[in-house]
Amino acid sequence: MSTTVEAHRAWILGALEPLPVRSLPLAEAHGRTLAEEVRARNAIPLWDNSAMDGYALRAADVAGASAETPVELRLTGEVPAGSAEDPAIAPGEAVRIMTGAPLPGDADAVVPVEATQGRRGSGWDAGAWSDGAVRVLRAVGPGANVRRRGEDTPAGGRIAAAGSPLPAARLAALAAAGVERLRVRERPRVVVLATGSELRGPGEALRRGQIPESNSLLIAGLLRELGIDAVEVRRSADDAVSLAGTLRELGERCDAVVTTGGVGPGTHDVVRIAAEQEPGVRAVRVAMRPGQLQCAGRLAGGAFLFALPGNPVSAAVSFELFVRPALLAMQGRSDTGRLRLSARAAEGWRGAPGRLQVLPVVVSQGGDGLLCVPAVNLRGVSHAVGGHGGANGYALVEAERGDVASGEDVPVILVGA
Ligand SMILES: Nc1nc2c(c(=O)[nH]1)N[C@H]1C(S)=C(S)[C@@H](COP(=O)(O)OP(=O)(O)OC[C@H]3O[C@@H](n4cnc5c(N)ncnc54)[C@H](O)[C@@H]3O)O[C@H]1N2
Ligand code: MOO
Repeated sequence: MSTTVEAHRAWILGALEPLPVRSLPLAEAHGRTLAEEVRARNAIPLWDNSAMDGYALRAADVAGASAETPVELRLTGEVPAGSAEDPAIAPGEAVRIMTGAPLPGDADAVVPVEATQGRRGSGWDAGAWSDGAVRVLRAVGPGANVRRRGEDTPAGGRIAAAGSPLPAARLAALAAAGVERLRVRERPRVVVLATGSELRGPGEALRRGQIPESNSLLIAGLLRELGIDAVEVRRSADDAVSLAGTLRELGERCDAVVTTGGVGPGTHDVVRIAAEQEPGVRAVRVAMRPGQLQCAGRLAGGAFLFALPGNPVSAAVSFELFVRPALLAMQGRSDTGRLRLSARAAEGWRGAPGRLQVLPVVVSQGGDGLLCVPAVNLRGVSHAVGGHGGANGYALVEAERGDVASGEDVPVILVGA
């Protein structure tokens, strides 16, 4: 059966079940997906406070202040950050205040210390802290250098919707809003299985026909970039009988199995042969290059199988287009795609007529926008594991577009850290 990238991805997403929800303290929720809408418990900021180290005062008192006509105010106290004090400030008075400290109720503005003179012995020093009295050299309006209660986020305001990711910045926002725990989706338990009798581990001697195994590192690393530590990373030889048993066993004790290799039409392509015994799994030819041979679906034991082609670039592209969105969707993520940017091809390349070409590229910042160049030898993209290692993105060339000429704009997605 042949299909398009969109149709195969839609089939996968339609067949997935969301993972269970659990409640976690903020500090343990980094990288997960929110399963609830969260509103601010408290306003940000919590109360009107000073944006500067300086003096809290009544703006009307310094309406006529300038360097030539300084206004002298009597100092009655100090409010450092963390202070609960609310000192009274009568007309003609000011208090020292530090950044983040609550603005006294009688004050309506803050003058930064740089716009004042402090008393030093018998004279006045620009920018020096004063006791007793301060000279203000600049007029400020009401509200100047004051951060208003709730001006960033009001109490009860929405901080994040269900399905949102939880990167560091959002966790910081939730902490600032007084949130302590979150309902999030479980992370999927994923097993990685690299198949192929030719594959050897690190340090193992290679005789003719054998190659260093690289897909398990690739897939485990791509999982980690999604915040998922693979529960197990295995290698197996090409044996259809033992592989069928392995899939049965893994299907019952994890949420997803990602295999590489063995999905072709060859006599030793054992993943396809084993997967044919699984009624929930389907093998398709997808109109993309590389990565056209795809096999995915639910194993009898419950886990979702992603059987990716063995060619290393095909495996990486398949992970990006199908596995990544699926693992995010299992966690309830509302937006599982990547931002598509536009980059100018700094050199042209041959397209893949009739298929979506997903070409590993190096994207860089040019003078007037992004540039991209192929990261791999176009003679053989699917196995170009060496060149792929230098790519930081993929160019997406639509099936009907044909070749890409130097200087043309192409959509790209950025991948990796
Ligand atoms: N008659 C046909 N032959 C092939 C077709 C086809 O349509 N008809 N499709 C080609 C395409 S496209 C792909 S992709 C592969 C399908 O590959 P398999 O999934 O069966 O993968 P293998 O044959 O096991 O390996 C392909 C290639 O990749 C190397 N490999 C595999 N696993 C690893 C690993 N873990 N680390 C490093 N390298 C790995 C393997 O040695 C092979 O060179 O079939 C084409 N043929
Ligand atoms: O399925 Mo292959 O991945 O096009 O190289």
